[in-house]
Amino acid sequence: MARATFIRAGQGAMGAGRERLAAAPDKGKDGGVRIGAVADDITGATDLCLMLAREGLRTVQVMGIPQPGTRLPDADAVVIALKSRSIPASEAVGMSCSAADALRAAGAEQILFKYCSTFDSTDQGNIGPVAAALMDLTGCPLTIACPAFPAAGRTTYKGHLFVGDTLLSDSPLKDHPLNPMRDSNLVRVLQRQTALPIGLVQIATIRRGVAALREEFAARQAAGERILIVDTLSDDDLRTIGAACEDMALVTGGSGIGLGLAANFIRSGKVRPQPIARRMRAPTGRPVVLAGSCSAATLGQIEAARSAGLPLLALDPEALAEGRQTPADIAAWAIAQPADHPPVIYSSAAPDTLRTVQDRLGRHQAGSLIEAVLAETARRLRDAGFSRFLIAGGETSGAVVAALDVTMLHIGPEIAPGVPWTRSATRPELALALKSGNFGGPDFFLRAWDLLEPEDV
Ligand SMILES: Nc1ncnc2c1ncn2[C@@H]1O[C@H](COP(=O)(O)OP(=O)(O)OP(=O)(O)O)[C@@H](O)[C@H]1O
Ligand SMILES: O=C(O)[C@@H](O)C(=O)CO
Repeated sequence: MARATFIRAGQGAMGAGRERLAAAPDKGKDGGVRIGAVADDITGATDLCLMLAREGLRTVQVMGIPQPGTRLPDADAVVIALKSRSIPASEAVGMSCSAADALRAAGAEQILFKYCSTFDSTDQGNIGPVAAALMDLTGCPLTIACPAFPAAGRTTYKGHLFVGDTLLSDSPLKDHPLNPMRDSNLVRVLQRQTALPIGLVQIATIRRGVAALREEFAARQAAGERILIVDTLSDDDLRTIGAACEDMALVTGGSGIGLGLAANFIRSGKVRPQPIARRMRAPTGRPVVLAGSCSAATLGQIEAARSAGLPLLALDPEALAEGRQTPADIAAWAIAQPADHPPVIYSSAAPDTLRTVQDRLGRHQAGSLIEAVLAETARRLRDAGFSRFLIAGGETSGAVVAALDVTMLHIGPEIAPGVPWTRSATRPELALALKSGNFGGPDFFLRAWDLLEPEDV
């Protein structure tokens, strides 16, 4: 199997300061990386890992672009988690291409670019520019954009993205702190991000089956279209789309399409499916919840924790900015709580409060400040013996996991669709649940712990 022995992880625009690795994918042999995924945030990566692991693939999550000389783990699927969703497009392109280079050098047969099931992005990117650069890198003339995750209520119909019964543009995502989604027409959204011609494949074509869909792809390619939004209403649609994409060097989408792609490798016999764990042994130590997501789901989970009597501490962004509330104070508060109740530390705020804070501190400045405070608090808590972390929000998780020096995650049991428990592969061992902002039911902060077993059982 080809192995990564040298990787330059340039951060600039495609081609600038980067050296391409030309290692050809090592197709067809036993073992080796089958699916190599580049995820634009850390909870999205974990979501995808769970999907691939549920389908039976031995899956590992790697944090950030591997250092030169790093050997990627031996697994059926390796998902590299970046924090590239809300950074300048040129930087996201450079990072994503470096990650894809590392995966291809490790033999990955197919590259999957994973972004949010709610297509989180702005007119500047980063989905369009990254997809275009990865198409170039993999020599892929036509790819799909399939954000749908029906199990979590994200579906696409006539090119419009729905969150449950609501159009994306009417959903709480319209008030997202970093990338408010105010247009549900994905053809329009993606076309604003790239010069590549965007097309739409409607549900009727998907339902005609794999062979018909492949013919449609060929016809669209001949007509000059380069990225196709694919309607998706169910897991069966994901399986049809996945099968039709079997030979695509690059696929883009949410975790849902991982289901269809994983099935290809099992059907071909290249992967022998493994069952996913139902429970996970967790290192001894105290639990804590750190929430930086302002999603409706997270706000509901905080209220459920309040009603259940968990100790709660709200962060005050202005006090943080002025140094009146510090990570040392916050960690001291958590340490002083009863050891058998997970304290909940949150910055999460409703849209009106959020807007007031952003007007005063700036949208990205406020976000970065809160992420930094939660990250430093987490580091202090780990040093004080906390070992079970439940973190809400993708950007937040990225900042916290970096501060905890976690570089690789093994995937454990599913807590809710899109959210597994994970265990760090580095010491000290930590149990981490990285929750996408919008995922999980109201009792998530209360029940997630039930899947953990003490180390010495
Ligand atoms: N009270 C607040 N005021 C301003 N910004 C905030 C506040 N609370 C959180 N934020 C910022 O909002 C952003 C939330 O993004 P994050 O990715 O963590 O959550 P999310 O978008 O809901 O989750 P996901 O990306 O998994 O869907 C972070 O940058 C966070 O620091
Ligand atoms: O696809 C999703 O909704 C999540 O995996 C995610 O990316 C949240 O940040």
